[in-house]
Amino acid sequence: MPRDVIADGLASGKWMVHDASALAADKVVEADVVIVGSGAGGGVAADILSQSGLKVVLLEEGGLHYASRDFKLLESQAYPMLYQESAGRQTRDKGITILQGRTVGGSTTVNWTSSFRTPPTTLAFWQRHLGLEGMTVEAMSPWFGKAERRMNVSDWQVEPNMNNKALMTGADRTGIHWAKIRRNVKGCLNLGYCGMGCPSNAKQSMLVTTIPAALDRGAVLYTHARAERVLMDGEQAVGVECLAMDDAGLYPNGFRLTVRAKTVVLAGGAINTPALMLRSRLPDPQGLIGKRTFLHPVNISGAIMPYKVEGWSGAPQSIYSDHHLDTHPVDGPMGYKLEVPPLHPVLTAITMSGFGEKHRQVMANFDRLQVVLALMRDGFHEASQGGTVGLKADGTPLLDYPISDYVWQGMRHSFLTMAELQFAAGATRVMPIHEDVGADGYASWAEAKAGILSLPMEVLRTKVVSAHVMGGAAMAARAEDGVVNEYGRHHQLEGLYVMDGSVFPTSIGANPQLSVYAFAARNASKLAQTLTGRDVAWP
Ligand SMILES: Cc1cc2nc3c(=O)[nH]c(=O)nc-3n(C[C@H](O)[C@H](O)[C@H](O)COP(=O)(O)OP(=O)(O)OC[C@H]3O[C@@H](n4cnc5c(N)ncnc54)[C@H](O)[C@@H]3O)c2cc1C
Repeated sequence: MPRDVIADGLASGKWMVHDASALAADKVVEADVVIVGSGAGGGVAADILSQSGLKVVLLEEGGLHYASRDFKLLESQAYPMLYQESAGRQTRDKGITILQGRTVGGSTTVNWTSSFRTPPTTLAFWQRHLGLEGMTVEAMSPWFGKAERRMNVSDWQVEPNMNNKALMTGADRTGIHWAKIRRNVKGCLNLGYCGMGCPSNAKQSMLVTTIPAALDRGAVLYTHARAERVLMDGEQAVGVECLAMDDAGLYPNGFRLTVRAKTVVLAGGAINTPALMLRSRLPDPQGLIGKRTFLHPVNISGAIMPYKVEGWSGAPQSIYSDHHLDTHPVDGPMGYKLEVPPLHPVLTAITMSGFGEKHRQVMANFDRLQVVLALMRDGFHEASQGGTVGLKADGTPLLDYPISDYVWQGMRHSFLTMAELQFAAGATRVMPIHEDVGADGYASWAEAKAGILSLPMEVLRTKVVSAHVMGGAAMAARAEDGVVNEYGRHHQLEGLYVMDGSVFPTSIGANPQLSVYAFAARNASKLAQTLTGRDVAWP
């Protein structure tokens, strides 16, 4: 078993990790740089800025959990402990359920390890429409390469599990191309429980890579510290004020932690970073904060196979198909990526449609259930403007994401693709996850085709989920078009930077973690150079 870097680091007595839930009085601390959020963006920024010799304070609203000791492969434990809103975050109309991490390491602690570079078509769109001319494939390649080395992104040599294999077989038999997914793991035991926190420290999340490295260099981490607002002095950011949370991370414990720093990096993830900006009443002359938040909205197709699938076991995602991205121009009819999800009983049960007898019948076949996902590439077409982050009465975020007809048409198209593919892979029944589809689903491709073409594609009837949240504080060359510039620097406020998934001006069109790592690395390196006058050799 690999060593537990977090447990060892804490036991060394050298790390400065403080649990704000234990505060019994308000506290003020000083730093060169304060970073809000310890996920993909915050972890990479902390690694690079601490390496450049700056005094870094990292704030995380979730808790710190050791990997191999505390992750018990239990959904009942993982969702409340490791996810925003106990994995039940939803859009305003409750039409989309959103998974995001809320723990040290952020979503990287619970993600499924699929690693893709930002597609060239996405970079080209940003160059064309947002004036981000430096974002060519050639200019970005070194940053992807660095992030891949740091997070050990590599080919996955192990046989795909049966869930992924069905996607591969179905794609072959229906004549669409597929490929293998690269993963950021080292010594992976192929268990299939990535979403509950890796129990063997094999996943190269921020929890075991950048955050321990930053702590070794003297960075300070406060857990259970929810950044409430950015502090400003005129047009200069001067720090962050946090609410100390209780040890479940649910309610403020009554005390405040203030970090005074001339440089503030926001990395709370899309939805939460724009919400913090709104709470802080940051300058926003064009009213862009929170707008154009993207989700890769996902619709789902279940199938009953004549063999055991056991989708809870093995690397969750190892095969994908980009056929319906590559054959759709970015601003043409909605394109989508095909993947499969890990299948665990609680998440599966709450995702399947129906209740009572219908639901019981679906779950009775759990071990033979195969599931394909279609991820819509939102944000490229004028009929796909994404959602808007607002604030609830208590100041916490709420995303309004109306699903346009254009997006619904992409979902209907993908229901057809997934059903055809699943029958081709041997399914005896296919069930698009939709309230109007009966417990038996469809028994043949011909029946499925007729049924899907007449399904009402409507919110709360079609199940829609997401684990990819992007945008809401978009980068653009001109202040008129974006919240931050191409290096994540706020267009109006001095000293304020955004380095997380919220800077993306459209969705990525691929699983976003590697894009977040690469852009955060590029931007944090630039910031380190600006603040210290020296280049950082990272990784
Ligand atoms: C279940 C799941 C599976 C996924 N699988 C994949 C995958 O296989 N491949 C892939 O590429 N992507 C995957 N993703 C998405 C990927 O992990 C995210 O896109 C990426 O981590 C986003 O990085 P980020 O820095 O924007 O935010 P996050 O990594 O989410 O980090 C944000 C952090 O900030 C903290 N925070 C938020 N607000 C505050 C505040 N006010 N004060 C203090 N702290 C705050 C949060 O608690 C969190 O820890 C998955 C996500 C999930 C949830």
